[in-house]
Amino acid sequence: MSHASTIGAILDTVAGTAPEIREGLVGRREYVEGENPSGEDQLAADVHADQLLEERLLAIDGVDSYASEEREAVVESDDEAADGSSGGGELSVAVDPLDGSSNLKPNNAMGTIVAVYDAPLPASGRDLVAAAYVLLGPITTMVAAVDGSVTEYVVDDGERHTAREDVVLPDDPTVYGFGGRVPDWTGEFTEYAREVESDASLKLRYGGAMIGDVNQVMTYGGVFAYPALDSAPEGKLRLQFEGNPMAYIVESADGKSSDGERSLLDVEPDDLHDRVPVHLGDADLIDRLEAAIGGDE
Ligand SMILES: O=P(O)(O)OC[C@H]1O[C@](O)(COP(=O)(O)O)[C@@H](O)[C@@H]1O
Ligand SMILES: [Mg+2]
Ligand SMILES: [Mg+2]
Repeated sequence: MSHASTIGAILDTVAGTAPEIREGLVGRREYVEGENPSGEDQLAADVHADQLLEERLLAIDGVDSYASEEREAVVESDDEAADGSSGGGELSVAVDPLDGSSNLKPNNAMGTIVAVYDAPLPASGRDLVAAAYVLLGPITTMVAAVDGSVTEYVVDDGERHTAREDVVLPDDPTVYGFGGRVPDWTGEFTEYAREVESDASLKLRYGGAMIGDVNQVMTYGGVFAYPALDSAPEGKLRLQFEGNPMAYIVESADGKSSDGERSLLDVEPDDLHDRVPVHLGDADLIDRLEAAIGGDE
């Protein structure tokens, strides 16, 4: 199977699973026992979405491994495990089954992120060949980056229908959203945030689910950050499942990403569950961010 057809099958599968993930949220708003590998409580909905996506994505020819925020180790496809050899040229998927799942109790937006790497996991962002997110808002949309171009789809009955092609960030940014407790921000980031807040053309849009907050930036232009914190120098978000795929999408839409010094796609991973400070959005706003905090975090 060519990479293009495997990527198409992955996007179809993620879109096709979205209605079941959405319907499965009802009745799965409580925490289960145990924690995910990042030490966070898991909702029954996180576990359910992970199980559905693992089964469906590993069944695709051309996908030889699956990893997720909700499980410790990479899972190999049966074909791969049976002969013990690498299929060669096959793809790895890394998934955040539900991003923003703490929004489930208050019934706010959340969704799924998928990263497709042409390398074993953990992989560099430079090995990404596609990335996408499904946003479970009032309607279901999917934004996918493949071959340097970004498409927004409306997902209806599990089918993706093109809504906007060649999506690029608007020239005149209007929104910003920054995560983490404000007193826990570094001095440099606080200074940058104050500068952004005082820009009369920018207003706060923050909902507590990265994909919802980044989708505001993709739609209206602006900047999203979950920065390094005094108490957590690597921030909160995970490089393989969250930082890299969102950076790939935003950069494909002519925006920029940064860990504070460099593109997120240039951050070398050590561990599958590594965290990284995430800053995404309008190129000029990310340049200003790097000028404000670069090298000092
Ligand atoms: O609620 P907090 O701690 O500010 O964190 C918000 C951030 O955490 C996340 O919910 C982390 O993702 P998960 O829900 O996949 O763990 C992001 O979507 C969001 O940007
Ligand atoms: Mg997440
Ligand atoms: Mg998650």
